[in-house]
Formats: sequence, structure tokens, C-alpha cells
Amino acid sequence: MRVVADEEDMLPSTPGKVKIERSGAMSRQLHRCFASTGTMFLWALFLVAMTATYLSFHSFVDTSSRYFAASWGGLHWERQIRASASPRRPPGSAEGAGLSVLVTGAAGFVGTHCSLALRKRGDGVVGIDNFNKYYDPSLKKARRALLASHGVFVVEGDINDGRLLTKLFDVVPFTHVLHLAAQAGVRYAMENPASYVHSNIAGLVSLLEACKDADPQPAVVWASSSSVYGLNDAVPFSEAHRTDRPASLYAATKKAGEEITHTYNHIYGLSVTGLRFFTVYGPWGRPDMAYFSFTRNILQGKPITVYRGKDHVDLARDFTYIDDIVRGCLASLDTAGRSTGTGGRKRGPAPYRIFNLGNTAPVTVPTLVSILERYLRVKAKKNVVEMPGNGDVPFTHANISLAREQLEYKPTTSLEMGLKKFVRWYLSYYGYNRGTHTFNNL
Ligand SMILES: O=C(O)[C@H]1O[C@H](OP(=O)(O)OP(=O)(O)OC[C@H]2O[C@@H](n3ccc(=O)[nH]c3=O)[C@H](O)[C@@H]2O)[C@H](O)[C@@H](O)[C@H]1O
Repeated sequence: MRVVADEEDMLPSTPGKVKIERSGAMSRQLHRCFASTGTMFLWALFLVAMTATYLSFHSFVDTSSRYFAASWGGLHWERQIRASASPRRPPGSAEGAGLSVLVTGAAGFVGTHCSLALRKRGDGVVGIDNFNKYYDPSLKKARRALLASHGVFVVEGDINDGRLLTKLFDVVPFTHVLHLAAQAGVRYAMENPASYVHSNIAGLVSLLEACKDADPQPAVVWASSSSVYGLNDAVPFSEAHRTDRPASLYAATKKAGEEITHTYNHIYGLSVTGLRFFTVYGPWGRPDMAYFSFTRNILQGKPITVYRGKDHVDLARDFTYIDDIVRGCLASLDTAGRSTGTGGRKRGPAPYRIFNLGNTAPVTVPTLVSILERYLRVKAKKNVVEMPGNGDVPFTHANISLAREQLEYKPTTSLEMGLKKFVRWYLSYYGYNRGTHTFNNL
């Protein structure tokens, strides 16, 4: 009975397909049974061999294609990185030996300006940027070309790529990291929340891991945001005010960044400076920002949407010109104390600083529009609508006493003056061929 049971176990699961031969000698059945088991074994062996061959071939192709597709690595690449990272200050220069700075988000708006300014004063700079499609990547590529023409090399890669970061720190002992790579934009956070977590949280942690493992550890200066003040209504916003009531996911990720960097400062002795930027604008700016998209729409004769606060109160921003922000960033790098850790271990307390970098002169959005109208000589088609509940705050206004005191930060550009420079750049970059406009008022 047992043999029959075993035999039945070996039958195909679909009854009726095979005629079961129950008669005949048991030995013949057993012989057949062992013969078919042997064949099955051989087939199984063959299949295992085929699968193994396929898998190893697939893995070879995968690894090789990844190797060949990688936009970084190799001796030539390392030479480019070293050359770009080398300070070029004249020997005996009053400003010292020069910094060697890794700038993340180097093909971004603030990243490009800071990289150029560092390069111009003789510091070494290597950029990293993932050239994502949040806004027109051709603008980022044009910024990269501008940087290349000044000897700044920008690696195409993501700060979430720990292997790439480790490699960069292996090749160059960076003295500083200027971390500007981020998912920006207050209102876009409702459309694509995951991108904020990817760049502003996971990417930040990945970068800090590489910094704390590096030997020597660099000092880190990074971009936080005025948006961390959220629902705070004490003005002007000072670093001591509450920042635990963000109004957008963007703000929440920047606030989280302040806490995360504090942890790395506390545990690993990383020197950290967080800069709360206030609505930075200027040439080579971000097309998603209001001053930029308003300019584009006004020139194209398209309507613009102007948000208005409760009770018909105009929204206002402490718009800050890019050159002032660059000075604040460079002063932060110059005054950042050293990190104290080695081999992932803290040797002593390291500086942890946070500064507002604003203009201390808020301007309403309708005033911004009227300045643009004047420079562009075109009347805007305005749709004024109530501010939607999309993360916006009604106004921002920076108290910059701390930055003034410790960084000698002193913004000098009014919105009027800054927009003039922006419009001049915009027209030279994108062109404007309506014929009748001469723009000699710029
Ligand atoms: O300081 C910051 O930390 C942030 O600054 C910037 O955010 P915001 O201050 O919101 O700038 P921006 O979008 O130019 O809107 C300006 C004004 O125009 C209003 N606005 C905007 C769009 C529109 O269509 N209409 C409108 O009225 C709008 O309601 C607002 O009142 C950065 O984008 C952000 O990445 C972050 O760095």
C-alpha cells in the first residue's frame, strides 16, 4: 500500500491526463520509477546549471553596464576632482592657504553663485548635482558650463549615493562642505512630498554620514530656510523664536534638518552652520519662484496669479539678493570652527550655529509686480486670489543681528536694485524680440 501511495504522490496533479498502469510486476514499476527519477534528476541538474549560468551572466552584464554607465570614477575623473579642489591662492596670501570646498547642489541657483565666488577668490571647489527635472535642467547645464569655464568641476550624482560621497572624500580631504542641494519650493511639497523626504532628509543624512566618516572631517555649512518660522508672528524673525510650527512639508524638512545636523554635531563633533535664507532672488535664479515666473508670464502676455492674505492684506517677503547671500555663505565658511571628530568619534565639542540671512526690508508681492512692470515696460495681467492653504505664510522679516555680529553680514541690495540686475540677466539669457522695447531704463 505504501508503495502505491508513494507512486500516487508522483503522479501529475491533473487527474485523467495519464493512464495509470496498476497491473504488472512491482519490479517493473519500480524500475520505471527509478529510471524516470534519474531522468528528472538529470533535467533538474541541467536546469540548475542553466539558471546559474543565466544569473551569473545577467549579474556580469548588470555590473558591467553599471560600471560603464557610471558618470564618475576612473583616473581621469580623479585628476579632474583633485585639480578642481586645489586652492589657487598666491603663496603668502593674507587670506591664508585657501579652502577646499565640496558644494552640493552646485548647478543650482545659490550653488552656482557661491562656487564662482569661492573660485574667484582662489579656493578649491568641487560641485555635485543630480540635475533633476524639478525645473528646466538646461538652465542647470548652462550654469555648469559657466562653472566649467572658471575651472569648477561638477560631478553629476546624487547626495543619496553614499559610495560616490565616500569616493569624493577619499580623493580629496575637503576642509568644508557647503550643502545647498535640496528639494526647494514651498507649495510643490503638496504635489510631490516624497521628493522632499528624499533630498532634504535622506540626502542630508547620507551626506552627514560621509562627513562624519571623513578624515579629516569637514566643517559643514548648509541651507536651512526662513520657512522654519512657520506660524511664528513675532517680528522680525529672530533665531531665538519658535520654529516648531511649520506651515509646509518643505519647512518641516528644513526644520528636521536643523535637528538632524544638531545630532551629528553632538555625537560626532561635526562643525555645523545652518543658514536660514529669506526668499533669495537674482540672475541665474530659480524659474519656479514668483519673481522669475512673473517675469516670464508678463513678457509672454500671460496672466499671473497674485496671492493675497486674509482681510485683503498683501503678502510680503524679505526678498534677499543673491550677492548678499553669497557673502553670508562665504563668511560662514570662513568663520566655521573645525570639526573635532576622527574615525567617526568625537574628540571634543564643535561649533553649532544658526543664522538668519535676510534683507531686513520686507516688500509686498504687488510692489514686486509693479517694479517688474516698470523694468519690463509691460503691464501685468493680474489675477488676485485669496492665498490658498498650500503652505504659504503671509510675511517674512529677518532679524539679522546675529549674522551681523558674527559674520559681519550686511545686505546692501534693495529689491529695486536687485530686480534691475535680474531683469537685465533674464533678457540677455532668454532674449526678448518684441522690437519696440529698448530697455535703456535698466
Ligand atoms: O525663504 C524661504 O525659505 C523660501 O523662499 C522661497 O519661497 P517663497 O517665499 O514662497 O518664494 P516664492 O515662491 O517666490 O513666493 C514669493 C511670494 O509670492 C507669492 N506668490 C507665489 C507664486 C504665485 O504664483 N503667486 C504669488 O503671489 C507667494 O505667496 C509669496 O508670498 C523659496 O521658493 C523657497 O524654496 C524657500 O527658500
